[in-house]
Amino acid sequence: MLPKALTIAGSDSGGGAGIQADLKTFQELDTFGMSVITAVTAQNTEGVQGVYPVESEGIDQQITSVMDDIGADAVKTGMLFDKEIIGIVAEKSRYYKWPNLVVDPVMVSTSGSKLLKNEAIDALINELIPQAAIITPNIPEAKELTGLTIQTVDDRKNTVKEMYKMGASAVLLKGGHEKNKGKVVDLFYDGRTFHYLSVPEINTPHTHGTGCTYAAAITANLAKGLPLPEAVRKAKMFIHAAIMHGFSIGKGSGPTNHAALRLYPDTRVEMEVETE
Ligand SMILES: Nc1ncnc2c1ncn2[C@@H]1O[C@H](COP(=O)(O)OP(=O)(O)O)[C@@H](O)[C@H]1O
Ligand SMILES: Cc1ncc(COP(=O)(O)OP(=O)(O)O)c(N)n1
Repeated sequence: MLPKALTIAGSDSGGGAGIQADLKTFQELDTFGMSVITAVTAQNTEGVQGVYPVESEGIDQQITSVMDDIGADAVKTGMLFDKEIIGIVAEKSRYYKWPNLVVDPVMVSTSGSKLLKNEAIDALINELIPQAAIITPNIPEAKELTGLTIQTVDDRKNTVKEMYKMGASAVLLKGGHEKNKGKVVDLFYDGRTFHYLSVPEINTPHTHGTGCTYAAAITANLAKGLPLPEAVRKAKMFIHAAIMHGFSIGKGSGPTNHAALRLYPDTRVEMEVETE
């Protein structure tokens, strides 16, 4: 039987991010993907043209329908949009005792559209993050969550420590928004050790959906029973290959290639991992 992975997120009609990216990633990583849709976005490679939240009862019922019948080995959250939706998901997480909860604190799309209301950030911090096995903020999201500035390596370390105190078992600070000297560095912290995952920067505009795909790959790896650091390391290989083979569709920022490791098995990912 396949391990079961559930995503609770927004739909991206353009297919590069959100629910669509998550399900493609689950499939590529040999897990059975299921979905709870929190909002429908009208979206393409150029940006988000509309956001249409699903009513609370519909979200509540989708989770109940999946969990009471099928269950999940790991659960990921993406776009949650408002505090009411966060409240429902947090309550369900407590009720079903999700052990492998991956919280991607999606706030704003790279194209600049708000995917989480400002007043919902406190609910994310107080209700959902404390239940997470891992949270996966990018740098702007980490600044919003902590109020800290992030410029130096020490700032990154302080920021992950601050986020760790919010109660998740681990924190992954993604570095895609602050590349440095041709390198992109993600910082993973589990309360004891800092792991720096460093890769060469890929010069491409086709990075739509990177955050969703990365968090979905971590979720699939956790569903398969991998320990957290290994789930993250393998997910990083997956997302890096997906960006390397990202492609141009539409007029804007194209999607990553979820099938990259299958279609191009010789892809070499040059990743350095340092621990401290
Ligand atoms: N140009 C790039 N080259 C290599 N890796 C990248 C690039 N852009 C983003 N990444 C990686 O993609 C993942 C998602 O990054 P990031 O852009 O920080 O988050 P988000 O997509 O949530 O905004 C991270 O592992 C980051 O290091
Ligand atoms: C429906 C939906 N959810 C999340 C995102 C954000 O995707 P992400 O992978 O964090 O980054 P960008 O695609 O915005 O670069 C989204 N756009 N839509």
